Amino acid sequence: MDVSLWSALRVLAIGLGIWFPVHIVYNLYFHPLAQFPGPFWARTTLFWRFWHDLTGLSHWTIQDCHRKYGDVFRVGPNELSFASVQAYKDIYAAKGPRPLKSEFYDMLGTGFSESCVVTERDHKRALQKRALFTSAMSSKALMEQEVVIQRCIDSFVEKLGKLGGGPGGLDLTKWYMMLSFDIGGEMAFGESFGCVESETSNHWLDTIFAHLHAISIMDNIRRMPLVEKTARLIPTKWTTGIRNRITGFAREKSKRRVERSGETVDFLSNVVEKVRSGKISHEEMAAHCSIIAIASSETSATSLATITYFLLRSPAAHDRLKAEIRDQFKSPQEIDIASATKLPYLFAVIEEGLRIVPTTTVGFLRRVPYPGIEIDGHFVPGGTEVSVSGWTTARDERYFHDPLSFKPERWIDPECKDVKEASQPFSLGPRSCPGKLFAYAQMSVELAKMVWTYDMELVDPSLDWEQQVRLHFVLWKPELYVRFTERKVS
Ligand code: HEM
Repeated sequence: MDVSLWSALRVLAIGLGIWFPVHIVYNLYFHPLAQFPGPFWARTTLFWRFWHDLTGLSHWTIQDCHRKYGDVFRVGPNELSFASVQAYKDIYAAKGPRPLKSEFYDMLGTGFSESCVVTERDHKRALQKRALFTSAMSSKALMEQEVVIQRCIDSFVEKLGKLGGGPGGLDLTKWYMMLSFDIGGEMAFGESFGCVESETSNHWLDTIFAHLHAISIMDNIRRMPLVEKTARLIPTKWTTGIRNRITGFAREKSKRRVERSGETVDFLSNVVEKVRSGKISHEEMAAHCSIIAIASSETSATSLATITYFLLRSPAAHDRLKAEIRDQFKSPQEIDIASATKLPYLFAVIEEGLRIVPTTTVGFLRRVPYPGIEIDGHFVPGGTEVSVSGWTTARDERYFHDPLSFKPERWIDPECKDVKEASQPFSLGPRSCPGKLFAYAQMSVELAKMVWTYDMELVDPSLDWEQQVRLHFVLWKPELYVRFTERKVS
């Protein structure tokens, strides 16, 4: 080996040999978060966090740590995980100085030169961007969007019977995703992806999951400046292929949406007007379209898959839901958003599914403003990254009796003492989900039409959903094969 290279490596090794123990001692005893508990390697290095993220099982580990250390522990040298109702309020909905979205959201928006409604971190600018969608996500707009939603759902329900009637059934994990992306495409780009019609997934949809997985890895790397700088030396053509495919596709589709004449009622109607009048750039619109197509689809599809799994594993709940829906409607054509969203037991089933395996299991990262704020009774210094573990909180027996059992009744029984605000599938505060109304509407109509039309059963009753889902920013789900038998209506 070249002598100068050998010397450089020796200097590097000696440097690291000195730096590493100093770094550990500093993080353990002198760091502003030194008084918070946590696993040794989490308090001292970023490796603990990175490793558990890679396994896809970090939600379980974080839950175990909360059991051991209490409602707050150190996930990384400069990061805290909380698991309490009060922490939800203090982090996401505080009245005074409030933590803002952390740099994680820059990664989420990577590839676009403009921020969008989800990735904008500045509070004032974020509110302006949210305002662009207020009317498009109102209950009035929902009624105008209903024709499109119903058309997509009807063709989906028809396919279930046609393709899922045999002994092998149909994989609902895949089919819910295809339906949700078709609806998301209609609402974000003004045109469906045509997945249900063609009975195949779309390449954009497939690419997005690989991209989100990569983002959850990059989110760890961005915390290690040396590794990040080294990673930047890798030629971009090797690292940005997937990202460019996603952004390029969104730019092309949103351009088509602006050029298309005629009235399309979707989430972007207001934004399209502003692009046409030059008040918003094409780039910003593409960023909005891309994220809304994902935010509105993946979440609903994952929620529906979880709800269906638990419903089909709970015969009493399934029977009660069938009775409610079949007594209420004489035909599936009678089922619409207004009537489906009024069914109490259906609502309870959805709420319980959203609680037991929260779709948004990942803790949404926020950065504490300087000089610091109080969170759940603890002073947390400015600059700390914080989040609430939705998985831990929604499955905590201090808040829910028998938390690991699927019990929709808890949501409608007036005697039930459960602390319902410990389940926050849509988050809370000014950056909570603006699509909640739409999500309930879509999920209610889909489930009502399926339950009205078919008797459903799991092809593999031994499937263990909770154990098989993996967390890589979004939940990666196992296949969910369900058999559909059209019910005889006398
Ligand atoms: C079951 C379905 C859904 C769930 C569980 C869900 C959950 C959430 C959660 C937890 C957040 C906050 C994330 C964060 O802090 O980073 C969020 C934000 C958001 N959601 Fe949803 N969502 C769902 C459906 C939808 C739908 C249908 C739409 C579109 C109509 C939508 C649009 C958005 C947008 C634009 C944001 C960003 C808001 C902001 O940052 O100010 N979501 N969602």
